[in-house]
Amino acid sequence: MASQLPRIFSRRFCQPLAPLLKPASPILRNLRTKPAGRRTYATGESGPTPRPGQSPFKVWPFIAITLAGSGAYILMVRSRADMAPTTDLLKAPKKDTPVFSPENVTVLFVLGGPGAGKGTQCANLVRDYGFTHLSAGDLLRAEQEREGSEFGEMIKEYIRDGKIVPMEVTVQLLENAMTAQVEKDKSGKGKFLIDGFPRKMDQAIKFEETVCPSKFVLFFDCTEEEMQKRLLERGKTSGRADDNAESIMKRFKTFVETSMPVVDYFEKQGRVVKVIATQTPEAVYKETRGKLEQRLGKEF
Ligand SMILES: Nc1ncnc2c1ncn2[C@@H]1O[C@H](COP(=O)(O)OP(=O)(O)OP(=O)(O)O)[C@@H](O)[C@H]1O
Ligand SMILES: O=c1ccn([C@@H]2O[C@H](COP(=O)(O)O)[C@@H](O)[C@H]2O)c(=O)[nH]1
Repeated sequence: MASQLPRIFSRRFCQPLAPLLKPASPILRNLRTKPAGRRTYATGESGPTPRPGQSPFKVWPFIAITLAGSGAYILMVRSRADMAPTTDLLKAPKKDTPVFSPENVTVLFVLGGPGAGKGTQCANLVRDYGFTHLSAGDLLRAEQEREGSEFGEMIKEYIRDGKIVPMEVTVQLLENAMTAQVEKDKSGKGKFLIDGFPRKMDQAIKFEETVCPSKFVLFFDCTEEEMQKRLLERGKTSGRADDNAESIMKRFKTFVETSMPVVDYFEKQGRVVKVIATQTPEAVYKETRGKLEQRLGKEF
């Protein structure tokens, strides 16, 4: 099956992605059973004529086959008692350690509501501190546009409705992008701003367990009123399918219900650096730098 999935899902995410495949997938199509054809004899004859009072169907062979089949099935199930249940086939194999060690790779998650100014501030940090900026939304949009992507249509719908794309897709896209960057850097090290991620608890846990533990969350705190104003303004030129009033409302709802619990989770662990994002871009950046230097030291 791995060979039939897109290249981005080369490794351990192949199995959990199976349920995401649309029914039209050739993989699933091949598994559909053919409709039972009407059976005829090779000669075209319809078989011996039953005598009067005799049923045209012989039931005993069917009963015998059913009993034998049931018995074989019970034996098979018993012999599998100590094996993993078949549903486990859909779960990712558990990984013992993340792909990247936090000693070599620094990850800062960047969160905030839609339009809080995450991308704007990440660009400043890239310029001044040499971070690599990976926006989960950008990676998803690129995957959506990639020719032949099995997930293009699904991603499109999720983004338009402001919903969170199933984590396997996003985590794998991030891992791929990080790997490419770390391999490019001769030192084997990396400094990443992971923007707009994790937006859901399952993503946070999966990423830290399998890709890399993050140092903390840089959280841009902004009012809905201000974010809505910014997004509607951006929507005039961005060409984004979700920068319209209807999608913006859905994105706000998802943010409050699904993404804020992630911020609260990291907050409880003392792993959130909060910046007031309603100010001018310059003032937001000044506060960001100050708080990051405090947390990471001047040389971060
Ligand atoms: N502090 C600010 N004050 C006013 N406008 C801002 C500020 N920061 C960013 N903007 C503008 O608001 C819009 C959204 O900013 P940005 O794209 O950085 O937000 P974002 O949090 O990355 O959004 P999304 O989550 O939708 O990707 C942009 O048009 C940007 O120029
Ligand atoms: O982890 C993620 C991140 C994003 N999405 C989807 O993408 C859009 C746009 O994200 P931006 O950060 O605003 O560019 C978001 O509304 C989600 O639909 C996601 O599913 N998972």
